[in-house]
Amino acid sequence: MATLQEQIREVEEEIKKTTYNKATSFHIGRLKAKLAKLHDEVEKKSSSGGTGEGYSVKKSGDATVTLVGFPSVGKSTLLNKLTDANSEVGAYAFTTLTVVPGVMEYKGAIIQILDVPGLVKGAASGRGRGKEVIAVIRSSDLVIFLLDVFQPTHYQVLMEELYEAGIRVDQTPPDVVIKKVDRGGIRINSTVELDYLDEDTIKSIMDEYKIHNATVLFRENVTVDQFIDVVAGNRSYVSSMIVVNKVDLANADSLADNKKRHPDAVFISAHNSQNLDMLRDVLYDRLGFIRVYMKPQGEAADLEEPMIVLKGTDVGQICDRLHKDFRRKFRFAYVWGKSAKHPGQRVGLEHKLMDGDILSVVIQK
Ligand SMILES: Nc1nc2c(ncn2[C@@H]2O[C@H](COP(=O)(O)OP(=O)(O)OP(=O)(O)O)[C@@H](O)[C@H]2O)c(=O)[nH]1
Ligand SMILES: [K+]
Ligand SMILES: [Mg+2]
Repeated sequence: MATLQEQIREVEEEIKKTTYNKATSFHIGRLKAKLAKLHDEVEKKSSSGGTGEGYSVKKSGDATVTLVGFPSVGKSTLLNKLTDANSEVGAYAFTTLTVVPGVMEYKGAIIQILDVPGLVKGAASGRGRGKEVIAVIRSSDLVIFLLDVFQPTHYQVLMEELYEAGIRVDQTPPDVVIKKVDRGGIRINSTVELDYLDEDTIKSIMDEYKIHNATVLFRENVTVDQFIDVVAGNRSYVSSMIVVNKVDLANADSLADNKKRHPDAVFISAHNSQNLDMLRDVLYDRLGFIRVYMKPQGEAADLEEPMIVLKGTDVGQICDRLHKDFRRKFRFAYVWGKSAKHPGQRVGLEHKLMDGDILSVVIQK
């Protein structure tokens, strides 16, 4: 029996060999689905093997950010500068062996920042502390890719490792809904023109995941890879930003090279505290906080102290923050503001809130 890695190489070869055209598109779709499944298997194996010990960090604050980078790029040095934490710094790789949390308060938001061990090539299949680090990334809201100014190409490696582990960076979850049913085969509905998928391709991908009876609703013109993500169903979506560290050591050439590769990056020296104000600012904006004002039933809204939450937060997530039983006891909610179709609209748990909304949650007594 071929190992998972051998099977992966085989399928990759076959995808490369197959010329893309209308007649082969469903075949390629199936191969890509097969490949995605193999990667998932590798990931599953690596997260259940090894020491089996996951890191346990309790999420806290209004958002969780993880510092991701190769060993010794300066993650711990940066954590210590941005937060109250005191993470060990050393001139040797893998100084940090566990998760070290810190808290940064900025413009009224409480941001949890996590320092983790360095990531290296092969992390997704369990190399180094890869599997534990990836689990931490999966549950964060944003990752800071921290690059050494002399290693700008490490960015690509980090992105590939995260992709293989099923983490989608700076993508929104595709707007496609699959509902499994008992019979009737695969029924496809779409509100948009599909440029990358035809019926045969859709069916062959679902067949690979052993889904034979379902309705599929497309509300977005997704690619084959995005559709596989929906069918696989276990992807995590996080946003990111790039920070280039150790600029105090760089010469003009290496700075120019970095700026060309990563035009949106923030350039800092963690060691010399250079440009950290800019970093805090960009990080805050990138997280995209909104304010939601709570109105207890039968009382006036509290317009003094809004809840600070991330853009895209829904009513259910607010309930979770209010009380551990609120989601279970939830009946409905009323919302006023930008997200409401009309003032006092009655909404459910999935309703997404917008900046400045007023929310009143009604629960079972
Ligand atoms: N010149 C310079 N050195 C830095 C800077 N930031 C960190 N260093 C040095 O780089 C080395 C590694 O720093 P760490 O903070 O331990 O790096 P790390 O990414 O946490 O490393 P691991 O935990 O081993 O993955 C230390 O010797 C730091 O003093 C910087 O901005 N400029
Ligand atoms: K180090
Ligand atoms: Mg460290």
